[in-house]
Amino acid sequence: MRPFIFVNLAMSADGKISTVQRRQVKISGKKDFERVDIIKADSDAIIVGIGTVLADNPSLTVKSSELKSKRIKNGKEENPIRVVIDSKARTPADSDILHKGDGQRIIAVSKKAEQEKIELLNEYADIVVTGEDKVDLSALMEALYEYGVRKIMVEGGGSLIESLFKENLVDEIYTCVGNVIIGGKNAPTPADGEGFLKEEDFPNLKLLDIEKIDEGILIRWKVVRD
Ligand SMILES: NC(=O)c1ccc[n+]([C@@H]2O[C@H](COP(=O)([O-])OP(=O)(O)OC[C@H]3O[C@@H](n4cnc5c(N)ncnc54)[C@H](O)[C@@H]3O)[C@@H](O)[C@H]2O)c1
Ligand SMILES: Nc1nc(=O)c(N)c(NC[C@H](O)[C@H](O)[C@H](O)COP(=O)(O)O)[nH]1
Repeated sequence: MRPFIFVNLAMSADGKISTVQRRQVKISGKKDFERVDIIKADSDAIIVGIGTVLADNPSLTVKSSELKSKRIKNGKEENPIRVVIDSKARTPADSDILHKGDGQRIIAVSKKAEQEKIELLNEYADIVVTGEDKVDLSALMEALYEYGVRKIMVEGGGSLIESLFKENLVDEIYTCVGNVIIGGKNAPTPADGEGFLKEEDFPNLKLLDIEKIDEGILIRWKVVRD
């Protein structure tokens, strides 16, 4: 068994999720950021890849005080569990994700991670070791389910999203198409990595709904399984 997993991302009108320098850029408008806060607050865990942590230094905290007030655990406002997919334990010890806001952190590493780096990060996060070279995403999701996690929001980035699709671990994907052009042949896209080579392997999506949001659109799909 595994949790329900949805991907939420913002993509420029030309299909990029950040610049070629991988600098974090605002693609969402005000309303979409508010929407993201709501779905974040409604998730048990939020997952990002190490590439996103190194590029954006996100805290992944719930921003709205009203939403936070509904997430009280042991008398404290708890954020969703923040999970970093980080094979070699490269998460910087001073990352916002480890220090901003209350709530559990989990860093999933592979067997390639150095013990010394694991011990350092274990000061701030629970460490899960799974996978030989890369993190074994299926095993991690099963472990999170055993731990009581039922709904996971994946924030990105492109390599992680592609892997999750490859492992058939995505149930829904929500894409906010923002009113900016980023350009750049090698700028990151929503699903990077090696990609799918054969049409019959393309994940098939059923359109749930589409709505205007800010000066862009929000498209919500469900992954269709045969
Ligand atoms: N616009 C958005 O909504 C949004 C959201 C998040 C990130 N981003 C952007 O995405 C970029 C980061 O994406 P990225 O592709 O460089 O990194 P990523 O965040 O997708 O992390 C991928 C890394 O995770 C590690 N990893 C370990 N096990 C893995 C596995 N099984 N599968 C895949 N990765 C595994 C590897 O080191 C891999 O390089 C940044 O530029 C960031 O700004 C944009
Ligand atoms: N929804 C969304 N719209 C964007 O325009 C954009 N650039 C991101 N990018 C995701 C980024 O990697 C971080 O998840 C957020 O920036 C949250 O970071 P904080 O929790 O506020 O520190 N995400």
